[in-house]
Amino acid sequence: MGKTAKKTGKGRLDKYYKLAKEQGFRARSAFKLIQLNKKYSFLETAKCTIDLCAAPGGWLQVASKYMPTNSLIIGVDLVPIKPIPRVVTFAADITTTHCRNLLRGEMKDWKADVVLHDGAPNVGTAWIQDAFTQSELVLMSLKLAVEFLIKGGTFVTKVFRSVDYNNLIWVFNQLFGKVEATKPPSSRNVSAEIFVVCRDFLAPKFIDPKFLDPKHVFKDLSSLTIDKGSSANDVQANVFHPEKKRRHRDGYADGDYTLFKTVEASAFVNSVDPIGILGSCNKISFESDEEKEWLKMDITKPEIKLNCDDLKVLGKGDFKALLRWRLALREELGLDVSSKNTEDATEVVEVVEEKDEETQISEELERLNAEAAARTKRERRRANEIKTRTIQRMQLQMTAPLDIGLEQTDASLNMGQEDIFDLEHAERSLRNRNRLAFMTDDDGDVLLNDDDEEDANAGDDEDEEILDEEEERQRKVEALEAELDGAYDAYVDRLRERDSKFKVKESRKRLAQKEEWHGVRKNGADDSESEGEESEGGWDIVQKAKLAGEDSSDESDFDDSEAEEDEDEKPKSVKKNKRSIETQDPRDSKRRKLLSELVPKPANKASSIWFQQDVFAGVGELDVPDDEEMESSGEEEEEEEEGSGMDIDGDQSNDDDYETDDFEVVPQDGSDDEGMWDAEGEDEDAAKQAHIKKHGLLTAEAVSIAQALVNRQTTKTQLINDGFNRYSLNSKDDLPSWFLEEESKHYKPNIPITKEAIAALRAKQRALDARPIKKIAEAKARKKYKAAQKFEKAMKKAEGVISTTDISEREKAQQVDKLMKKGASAGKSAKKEIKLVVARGANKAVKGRPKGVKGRYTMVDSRMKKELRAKKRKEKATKKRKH
Ligand SMILES: C[S@@+](CC[C@H](N)C(=O)[O-])C[C@H]1O[C@@H](n2cnc3c(N)ncnc32)[C@H](O)[C@@H]1O
Repeated sequence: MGKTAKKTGKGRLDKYYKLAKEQGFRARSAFKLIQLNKKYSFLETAKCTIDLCAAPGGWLQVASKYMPTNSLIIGVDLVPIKPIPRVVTFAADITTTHCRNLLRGEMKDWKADVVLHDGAPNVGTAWIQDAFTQSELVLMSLKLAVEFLIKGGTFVTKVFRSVDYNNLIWVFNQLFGKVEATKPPSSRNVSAEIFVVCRDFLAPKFIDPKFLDPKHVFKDLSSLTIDKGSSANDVQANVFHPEKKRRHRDGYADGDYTLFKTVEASAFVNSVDPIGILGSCNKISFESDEEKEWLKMDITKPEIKLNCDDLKVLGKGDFKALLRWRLALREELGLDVSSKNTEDATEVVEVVEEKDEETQISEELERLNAEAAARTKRERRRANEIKTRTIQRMQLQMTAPLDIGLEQTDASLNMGQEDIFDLEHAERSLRNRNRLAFMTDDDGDVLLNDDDEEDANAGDDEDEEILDEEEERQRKVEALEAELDGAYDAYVDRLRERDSKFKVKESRKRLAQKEEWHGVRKNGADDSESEGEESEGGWDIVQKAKLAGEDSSDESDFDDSEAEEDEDEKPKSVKKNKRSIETQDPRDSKRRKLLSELVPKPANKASSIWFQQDVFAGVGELDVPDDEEMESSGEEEEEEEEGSGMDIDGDQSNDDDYETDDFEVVPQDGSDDEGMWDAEGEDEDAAKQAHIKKHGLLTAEAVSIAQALVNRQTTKTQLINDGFNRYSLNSKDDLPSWFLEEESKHYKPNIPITKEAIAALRAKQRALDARPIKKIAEAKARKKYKAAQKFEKAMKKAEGVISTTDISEREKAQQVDKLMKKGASAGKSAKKEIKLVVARGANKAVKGRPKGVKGRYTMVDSRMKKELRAKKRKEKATKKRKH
């Protein structure tokens, strides 16, 4: 369990996590029950509560805290629950009859006032499956609840907002007087969980098993209705009474995530929702003869066929290509009547007048001019549309102002008018950004500038334009693309809502863009000042403009964000294994590098001096530290290890699993985030210094240099001189980031490593490995402390004895002697000799002292021990109940 896990989990260590830790709750989920109980007050009056799926026991702790003292609390979970005072727990699967029998055994003929269920199964696999098994688990818990609940009792359950949600609520409503779904504040918004509090259990005499059968509840709700004729106490399912049907919902049907969907090419071509098909299917197949013919057509390029084979791997660009292909094919097939086809179909009668050559030329010129003007207008309008769309998105706070410039770039690229590597273009794009930055009115609403308004007005009369075939197709493609953009935006929005981390990522990305952008502006200014540097500066502007936008083409724009999405779409367990400092922010990677290379590169004078200081700092660390030093460093490391996000079982993967269900186990040993280096918050130098201070500079290179210094093989001056090299005076400011990145990877100072250095490091490592573990050290210290305390106590008692006047001096001396012996022996507790006796017949006769055993004895028969304990527990429980 390393820092990685801790780091990943850190974002989740919210106020409830801390509160849980402070208040000694085993899981932050304890607050969910506290908040639910605050709202509905079911615990204070409950005499018996059953908690299904209770591990590690957060809810049980809450129940034990809020329920009356002599109440019965039973907790069940697949995994054993560490003992909690006043709580009976056992390990069982709540879906089994074994569990039911165990509960029955504990409950006898009692009824529970409250049944709780916070179960979360199989977390970590596909969500849709989780949701389903979660719903099943809910139904299983309901099954137990209806068996054990008292009339008027309360059932609290966690439900996922899945397609089964309404069915479950419907079933609850048949069995309880009041059913309310609520999300306590401590339940994370990103979590799909919701808690349903079902009060006033109706306790019907007969419940149709179909109500508790997942097959019926989730698949065929229409067959489940209350028999109106039956008594109020009967809940019965009438088959095929279509009282309530499962509502059709948008989104994916159950199992869609796992099914491989193939759609026929003809269905895709003829569909009115081609984008929907692309989004929901895995493959477009060409099976029929007609479809096979399509494959032979010129418009069906090999990449189209390739794209059709696996839709799930395609990017936006590929989807667009498929949509374009579909349109072209439809036109070929005559499904879309293009202007060309109309022309073909309509008999055109042209009355041709005789014209002289000059008139013909001037008419031709006029026509060409009109066409050119119309084209320019269209282009302007299109650019305007894109801009308006972006502005709308800005107003909805869906994008940052920077994006406008980028979309402009996209638009211009689409038109094929400008080249991204063109300096003029870069400057124009900068101007666009500057201009757009001022386009807000006093209220902060985004305004169009004059040009835009003009364009917008000009657009009015464009309906009359007659588009040629190519343009018409273009428009269709654009409409589809716009739809695709819209669908994509909606998807991003959904993602954003679902994952709060996404927002953080996005804002980081924007920040990085802004920083690059400032760099661009600065360079732009420099550029205008120094003519001589123009070409280089210009290149830089273009590069930085590209970097600022990260991607200048439409497609790459999508692909990048897609990559990020893919990241988001990965199962959380995979994501969590990544360090959170591994972000898009280039500064983070820099920091990582700085940390990973304890000996920094002497890239310039300043850093070479730093390098020397580090080396000298390392000299002091050369000796293997003494025990005390070692212990403290060991403890520090241990703390760090312990602070690295653990769960109750010390199993991070388990913790992670819980996390996906908005469930987090709180470590109970007081360890915290100490020792964690927060790469995001600290500045580089501070981070470096802190790291050096903490870990020392015991890299092999550092030790070699230090040894060379100590053995006088080199001098300080020599070392400093070595620090200067051809890279020392390089100014990083003017270099493109890709270059710096490459350089940092491949240029490394080659500092010779000596055998002695390696030996010293190994020795240190061995010493570290041999150090006692923290717990042993602590136990020893505790023992010492207790002995000292006992001795002090004995001294005090001895003083008391001496000052007593009632007893003789001899008696005093005897008592003092006894006390001192006792005090001195404290901490040296002689190990009691354990004598093992195989008590014959003990297996048969459990009761009483086994034959031939004198004095104090302990039974070590584990089976018998358990049985005895269980017996005692039962006796205790019965006693309590009788009270
Ligand atoms: C979110 S945790 C419960 C946390 C608990 N309420 C608390 O506050 O500590 C979900 C638990 O459901 C348990 N669980 C899942 N499926 C189960 C099943 N079929 N039977 C019993 N327990 C189950 C898991 O072992 C897990 O401990």
